[in-house]
Amino acid sequence: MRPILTAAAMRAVERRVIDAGTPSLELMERAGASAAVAAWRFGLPREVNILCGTGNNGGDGYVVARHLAERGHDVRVIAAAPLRSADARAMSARWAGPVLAYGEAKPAAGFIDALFGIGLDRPLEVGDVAELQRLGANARTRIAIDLPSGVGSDDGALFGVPFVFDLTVTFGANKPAHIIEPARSCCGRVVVADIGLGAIDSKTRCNAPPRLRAAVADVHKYERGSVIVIAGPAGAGGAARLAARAALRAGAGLATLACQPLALPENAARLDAVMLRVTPDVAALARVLTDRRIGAVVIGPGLGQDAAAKAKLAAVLASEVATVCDADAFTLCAGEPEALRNAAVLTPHEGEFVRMFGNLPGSRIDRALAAAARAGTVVVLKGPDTVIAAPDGRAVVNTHASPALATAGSGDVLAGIIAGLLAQGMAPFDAACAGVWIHGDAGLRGGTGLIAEDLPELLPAVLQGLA
Ligand SMILES: NC(=O)C1=CN([C@@H]2O[C@H](COP(=O)(O)OP(=O)(O)OC[C@H]3O[C@@H](n4cnc5c(N)ncnc54)[C@H](O)[C@@H]3O)[C@@H](O)[C@H]2O)[C@@H](O)CC1
Ligand SMILES: [K+]
Repeated sequence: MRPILTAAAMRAVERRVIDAGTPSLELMERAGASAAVAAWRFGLPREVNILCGTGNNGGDGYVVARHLAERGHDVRVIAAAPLRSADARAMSARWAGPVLAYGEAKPAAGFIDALFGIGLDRPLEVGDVAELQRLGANARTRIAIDLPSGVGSDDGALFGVPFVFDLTVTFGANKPAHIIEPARSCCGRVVVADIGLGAIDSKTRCNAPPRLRAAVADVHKYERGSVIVIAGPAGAGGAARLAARAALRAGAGLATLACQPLALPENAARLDAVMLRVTPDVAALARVLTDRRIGAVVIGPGLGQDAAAKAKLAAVLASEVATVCDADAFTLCAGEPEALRNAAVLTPHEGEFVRMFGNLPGSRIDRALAAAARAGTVVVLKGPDTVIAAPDGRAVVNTHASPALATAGSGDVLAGIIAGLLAQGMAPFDAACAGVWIHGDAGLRGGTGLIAEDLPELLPAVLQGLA
């Protein structure tokens, strides 16, 4: 999985490489040269304006200018002044082409933004926004060096970005702003250029296609894992049924819906491969959960929010079985996430997350990590940029997904997929990362018009694509 680095972590990597003998000017040269190649490959128009800031991002811009001019582009630098970085001053001295002040350059078809990178720590000033707007708003191709000026590198917040870029060329590793919203949507295509920083370690990474265990020829259904989904009252079983079907499709050998007697007719009429188990009371449910062949439980989808639901949740959490909590489980434990400490994975969306953990500070990554540490369990903060966080400080961000997944029941399917993987023996963090990727891939395959019922049916193609 590709690393994601905060600005501080990026500076630490850079410092290590410089201390090991590579001059910072050489790193800037490599950064600018690789950005120029990426821009050229992208089909940058011949006439280009490059807006250069006063720090090292601006320094990169002067290198880009020189390399593009060598490739035959007609380049003008528009310079913020005075240059505050020694490396940027050195690179500006090597640029022999035109340098204009704000307001002097005519807009051109190509625009490169080298105003601010990871150093931006406050909103853009009015004059900077105006010049970005004047030169970039109507350019045909807009390219950002490292980051679009005006995005917060660590939290993906917007500090006045005036438009969306076509391409962002970054160095060594992605920054959170390339991955998390709303900044991600301003970056356009993101290219990570290798500037010789060596292997980069990070506890925060981008999600990747999971490696699943190959099927064994003589496996028994129980060895493929058994999942129980706890259903709610009669008339509200759809969410639990979706989760159970998804668990089966994700490879569990068995999936069973545990329901009250009154909900039996409804569920029996709608289920075939998924089995039904009537649990008249909490004691009966607790007995079912002592079956050692059960590998995972899903509780929350369509569970309800009454005393009976609360008692079921307590019984599940008191059992030894790996549990995925979703939906109503969070309402039942609003403000007290410690109550879910025995769960394996929590899958809240933004609203449920806030109900559970309150308004935590920082980026989505920071918030998911703080929540995982507090709850002592894996937290999946769902969204277009789902964050999977573990109590030990690991975080994975998934962008392999489709807006089509924002549909009723989609989260129930995700909970079922993760339970299906847990039941097959995956560790909670791995099952959550894999489940989110698989769910995202199904969403991409389904596309426009997708409804939650389609998702389990798309899983065979997703899983076969991973084999
Ligand atoms: N870290 C690395 O490994 C490398 C970094 N390089 C470049 O260096 C950049 C970082 O350079 P800097 O640290 O000089 O930072 P920037 O060039 O991003 O910003 C310059 C300075 O502007 C000031 N500033 C912040 N927000 C402002 C605002 N809204 N209005 C006015 N001034 C503001 C800050 O003092 C900041 O340090 C990276 O984004 C990248 O482009 C590359 O040259 C090569 C390698
Ligand atoms: K920039």
